[in-house]
Amino acid sequence: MLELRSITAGYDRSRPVVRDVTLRIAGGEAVGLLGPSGCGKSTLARVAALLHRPDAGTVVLDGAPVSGYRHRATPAQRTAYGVVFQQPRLSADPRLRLADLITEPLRATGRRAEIPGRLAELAPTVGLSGDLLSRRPHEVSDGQLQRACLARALVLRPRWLICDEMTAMLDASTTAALVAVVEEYRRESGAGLLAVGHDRVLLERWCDRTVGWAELGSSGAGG
Ligand SMILES: Nc1ncnc2c1ncn2[C@@H]1O[C@H](COP(=O)(O)OP(=O)(O)OP(=O)(O)O)[C@@H](O)[C@H]1O
Repeated sequence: MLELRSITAGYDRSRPVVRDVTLRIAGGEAVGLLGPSGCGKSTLARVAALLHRPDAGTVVLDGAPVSGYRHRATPAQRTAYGVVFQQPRLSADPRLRLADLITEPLRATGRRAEIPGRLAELAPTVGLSGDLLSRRPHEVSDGQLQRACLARALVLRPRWLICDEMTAMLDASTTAALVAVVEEYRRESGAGLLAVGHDRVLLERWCDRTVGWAELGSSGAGG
């Protein structure tokens, strides 16, 4: 279970963008979070992924309250998550070849021995051929880079996936391919999912349950 309990968060304590929001996702469940641009969905997703410390409230991850965020999160809690953001170019180190980008979490956690095996499994899963794996981000399309970012999110076999507008910049066929990769991973691993977006049709087709921002108990006016 991933529980967000009474979360208040933002960038200025006097004007929180997320106000007293509670959301529970059962193990293995896929929840879609819908809302208009700027309401605070990404901020909440970052709190859920332990990337942003809330001003108030608690994240409880598989029964354990989270006490630290970002680099202060415990390694076990940090690696429980795979996160994919909207803009792959902002979340990919431009110096890294795609193969190194995908396997970077294995290097960061001292699991170098797993690199060849995981790369050989994941590259075809996300539809990246050998030639693309040796290119750097500026040599591939947004869709190809997002495929690599999804592979990176899966490389440590996370129990939770946070997809923040993962497909917003992609065409319909790449969107369908990446959603299928996430769903296949969830079927095989039992991972839970929080998928943030503003495309109701996509989220309702993708997720077990879709919640609207207004239902979360946040005034969420974005300022
Ligand atoms: N790093 C930041 N510093 C200051 N304000 C920010 C920062 N990131 C987001 N905001 C502000 O917080 C509010 C909520 O932003 P957030 O990105 O969480 O919304 P969102 O619902 O995900 O929007 P979108 O769908 O456009 O991504 C917005 O008013 C935004 O301008």
